[in-house]
Formats: sequence, C-alpha cells, structure tokens
Amino acid sequence: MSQDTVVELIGTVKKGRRKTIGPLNLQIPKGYIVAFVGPNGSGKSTMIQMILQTICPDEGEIRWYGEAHTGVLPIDLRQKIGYVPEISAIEENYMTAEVAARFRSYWYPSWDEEYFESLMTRFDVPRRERLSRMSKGERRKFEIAAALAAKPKLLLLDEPSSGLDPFAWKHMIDELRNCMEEEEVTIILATHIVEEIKRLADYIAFVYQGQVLDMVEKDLLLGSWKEIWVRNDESARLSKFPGKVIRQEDGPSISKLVVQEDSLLDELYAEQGLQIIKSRSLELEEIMELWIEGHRPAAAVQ
Ligand SMILES: Nc1ncnc2c1ncn2[C@@H]1O[C@H](COP(=O)(O)OP(=O)(O)OP(=O)(O)O)[C@@H](O)[C@H]1O
Repeated sequence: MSQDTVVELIGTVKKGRRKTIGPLNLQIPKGYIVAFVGPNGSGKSTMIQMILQTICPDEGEIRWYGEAHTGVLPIDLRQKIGYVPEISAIEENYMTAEVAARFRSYWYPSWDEEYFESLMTRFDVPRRERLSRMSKGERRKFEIAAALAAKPKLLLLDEPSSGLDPFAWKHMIDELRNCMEEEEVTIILATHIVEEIKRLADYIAFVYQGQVLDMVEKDLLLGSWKEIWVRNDESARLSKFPGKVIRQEDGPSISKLVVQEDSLLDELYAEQGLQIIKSRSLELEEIMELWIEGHRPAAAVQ
C-alpha cells in the first residue's frame, strides 16, 4: 500500500440476506475527493459504513492509514473521521443544534466553534430548534456544518445534498472545496447528483451490483467516449476504422457513431477520408450506461 493511501479495502465482503457486497479492492488516495457512484442498492452506503466499522465485513480486510482494526475503530482514529449519514441518527433528535454541537465539540478535539458558528449562519440553520423538528434540509445543513467543524482528516458524505435547496447546495460545494485546501483532507462522497460529481470529484469509483467496477480520474473519464456524426456515404470505410466503434446508427445521409476517445482519432479520421459533421463528449450518465454494458472507459483499462 502506498503511504498516501488513507483507506484500503482488500477483498472486503459483506454478505446480506439478498445481496453480497464485494469482494471489494479499492485504495482511497490521501488529499483527494473520491465519488462513489452507482445505481440504487449497488452498495455505496454499505461501503461507507464498512469504512466507519459500523458494519463489519464478513471477509477480507480494511486498513486505515496502513493499519488494520477489528471491531470498533480506536478513538484517536475515529476522531479524525467526519460522517454525514444518508439518514440522520435518532440519538440527537431531542437535542437542539446548539446542544448537539456542544456534545460533538467534546468528542472531536479539533472542533472549531468559530467555524461551526459561521457555517450555521451561512446555512441559516435555527440553533435553538430541536433537530427532530427541523425541516429535512435544515437538519442536513446542521449535519454538514457539524461534520466540517470537527475538522476531520477523512470526511465520509452519504448523499449530503439530499433535501438541500440550490443556495444551500452551492454553499456546501464551496465549503467542501475550501476544506480541501487544508492539508491532507480526504473526502469520500456517495452521490447521484451529476453536477456534484463534476464540481467536486477527483476520482470516480463506479459501484455496480456490489462491486467496484473501476476507480478512474474524473477528467479522464469524462473524455472517454465521443459521439460523432459522419456522412453516410463514407460509412462503408468504417470497417477499416481503427478506433473502437461501439455503436452505429445509420440514417439516410448521416451515421451516428459512439467511439472510444483517442488523441490520434482526428488524424485517423482524416486518413480514412471520414468527414465529421459534428461530435460531442458523452455525458457521465451515458458513460455509466456503457460501463454497465461492459465497455470499460479507456482511462480504466490503462
Ligand atoms: N448491514 C448490512 N448487511 C448486509 N447487507 C446490507 C446491510 N445494509 C444494507 N445491505 C444491503 O446492501 C445492499 C446495498 O445497499 P446500500 O444502501 O449500500 O446501497 P446504495 O448503493 O447506497 O443505494 P442507494 O443509492 O439507494 O442509497 C442492499 O440490498 C441492502 O439490502
């Protein structure tokens, strides 16, 4: 394991009644934002909870900063980890935000009260309302503010923007980006929001049916596939076409192709005499669809 790996999953398996998650092999690099992306029920939250050890794996191993632990995580390690769960814990329901924050400040030695106050003001969260009486979005904003104020080295966010209005969502994105400017902070983010992935993620780990299919740099992934439109009378030459054509729809005068992106493709098109009318990079959702069908993005195959 590299020294710069925060968490490593090695053949990690959780067996459920209906589904098995894993075996998972994954390294989370220090100082980056890794987005867990995948369909409902694919295993993202389970992976996060295994990293927190609130769910213990049945097989394999997890290492935190190079060390394996069984059962509950040691306090000094747990205090370095911030967590925003998909569904807020009920234990704090009867506390006001102020009281819940005080408890958290005892628990986290690096708690920054001034920062917490500024986030609560920025997010406009009522401080004296019981958490159970807050709206879904207000509670979410409290959870995010409290997780950030603990100044964690590893921040686990499970669908953090669920219920946030667009203003709060933008504040959250800004704050997460600011928090990455601090030394050695790492974020794992489970999300379905494409814009969130585009704005935040450095790496995308694609989770499907309990497996991590690949973890790929976002910028490489987003340039993985192109859709191109070519004149149909040229399409016969596509059999000689060395780029990987994985879809072709022929219209009366124009063919639409999905091809693997390649820096040499433009030269190759010219050599083959292909006249490209227009082209576009595929969107993340389209890339994920191809991934599920078994077409691994070039960035993942390297
Ligand atoms: N403690 C557990 N032990 C075993 N299996 C579990 C456990 N918790 C959840 N599961 C199962 O694991 C599967 C994946 O659930 P999980 O919540 O991890 O998916 P997800 O990718 O986060 O989904 P979503 O996007 O809908 O939030 C589900 O079928 C669920 O029933």
